[in-house]
Amino acid sequence: MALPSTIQAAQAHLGEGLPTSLIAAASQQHPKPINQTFTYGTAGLRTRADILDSTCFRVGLIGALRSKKLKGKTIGLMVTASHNPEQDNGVKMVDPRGEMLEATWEPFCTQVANASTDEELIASLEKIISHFKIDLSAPASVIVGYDTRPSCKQLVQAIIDGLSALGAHTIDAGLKTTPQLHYLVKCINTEGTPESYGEPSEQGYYRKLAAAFLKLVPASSDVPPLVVDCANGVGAYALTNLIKYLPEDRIAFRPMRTSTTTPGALNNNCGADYVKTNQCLPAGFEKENLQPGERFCSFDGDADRIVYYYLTGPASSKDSFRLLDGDKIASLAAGYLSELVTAAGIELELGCVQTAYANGSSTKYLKQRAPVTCTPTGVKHLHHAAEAYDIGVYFEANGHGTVLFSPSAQRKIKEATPNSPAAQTALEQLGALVDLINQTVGDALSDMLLVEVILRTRQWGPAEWDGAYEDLPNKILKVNVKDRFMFKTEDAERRLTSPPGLQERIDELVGKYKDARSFVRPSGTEDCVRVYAECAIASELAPLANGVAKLVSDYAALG
Ligand SMILES: CC(=O)N[C@H]1[C@@H](OP(=O)(O)O)O[C@H](CO)[C@@H](O)[C@@H]1O
Ligand SMILES: [Mg+2]
Repeated sequence: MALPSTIQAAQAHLGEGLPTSLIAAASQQHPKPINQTFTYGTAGLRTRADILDSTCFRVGLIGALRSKKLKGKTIGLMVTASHNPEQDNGVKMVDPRGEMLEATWEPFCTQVANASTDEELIASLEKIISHFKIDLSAPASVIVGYDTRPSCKQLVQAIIDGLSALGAHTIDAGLKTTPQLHYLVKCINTEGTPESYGEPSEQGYYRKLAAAFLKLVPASSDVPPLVVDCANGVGAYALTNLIKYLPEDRIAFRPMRTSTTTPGALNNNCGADYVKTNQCLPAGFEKENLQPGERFCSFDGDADRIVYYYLTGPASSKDSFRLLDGDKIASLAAGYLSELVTAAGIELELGCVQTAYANGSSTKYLKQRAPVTCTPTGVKHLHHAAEAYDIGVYFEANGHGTVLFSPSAQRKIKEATPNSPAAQTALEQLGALVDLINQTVGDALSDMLLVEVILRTRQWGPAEWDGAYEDLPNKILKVNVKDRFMFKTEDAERRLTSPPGLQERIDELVGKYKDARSFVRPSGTEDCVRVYAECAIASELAPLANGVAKLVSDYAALG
């Protein structure tokens, strides 16, 4: 396997119990900061990097146990804080099929991270072992990847110390995007089986994506380069490598914001989150030679999200900016895939999965074409719901998403007998798309190539794509409250059940505006409550959003 380095090839087979003195001795090197509490949430464990050392060491211990529980299947640990500022960091666990950690483990991770003494730490590990009936003599294998943050090196060392204390076989994947690590985990666990997901190496990842893309897109000289804002993060490194596998006459790129070693540059006034939140170009872009109609996209800090955008006029005018977010990508992908399935002459149910943050216009557009499911925020919910369809298209509005082809859909695509040359072409294209799309998790690079394939096939520019539907004006506000957990929701977070009475007040306010919708939920990643609002008339948006935010503050003060 061509992975960078294997830190400890020898498997230490543990006997009956935990090596408690070894763990305690290693733990002394990674003391937990006092008065800090950690939570394993939607994005794993994420906070300021300077207080994360003990947490990373402990996640190493848990990673080893998770792998032992799964009889030595390789699990992944990714060190990143995605779109957060550079001084933050975090760690996420990846399960053997390349998916997020099984949710039942999350509270145990939180407990281990918060144990305040070595005795408590050992006790919390023992709890995991007995709860999940883990055989400690089973082998353990863990692959660790990290993004470009300066704090990663030290935090990865802490993880490795945790893994070593439990004798886990440790693979250092090096600098990786989050989706590359998910890809590697799935490849390692399926290597040599009929379900093999690909070559378990970074080069294998580029080769798989590039080979699929080249099958789908003919040579063309008149498509302008795609301008890519890499958020000054690991996406810059990955894009530079991917480009080596894609001849310029098939697709050309203009990578921007690629300063991965400039202090403070990561995600600073650029990247997918900045562009989506502010609905404007990355800072400084307007000084570049940008043309109306040119295609732009932005990755986030760990390259698992992407948004597109374009200009309808001069870059200096804010009114020229048009966003093509996750909802627009979902609509583009769902439309194209449905047509291919019809052309291929096979029966497959395509469905879409969104969250409450999806623009109402996108939901209306999709519902006219396919079944649509709404789930709570967080990719694990969307991913799970998408598995219910033969082809499940899932995207969060912020650009995190992918397309899943069920095992039976993949079989049908492979084994169908085409009844016409057009059906044969459609089947071949579907087969290539199965390879082009990273089905383990949302992937900025893979999603970017998918969008490019569709635009090229349809001979569309961004304006034609944008023409599918018109977004309703919308806004997300953050409200800081004393206790965000007093806000409880139901119906996929679309309605509040607590504090009592607040939902009725919101309904009353929403009723005053045309085609309006608003909902309130506590953030899973930040200490705030989020207010979403949309309505048909742009000038009514601020009064609606601010009105709901005011209600939230008032009720929070009462509680
Ligand atoms: C409105 C919004 O964009 N929320 C984001 C954000 O979650 P919150 O629970 O809203 O903080 O971070 C999540 C993890 O990255 C992402 O899945 C989600 O879409
Ligand atoms: Mg991310």
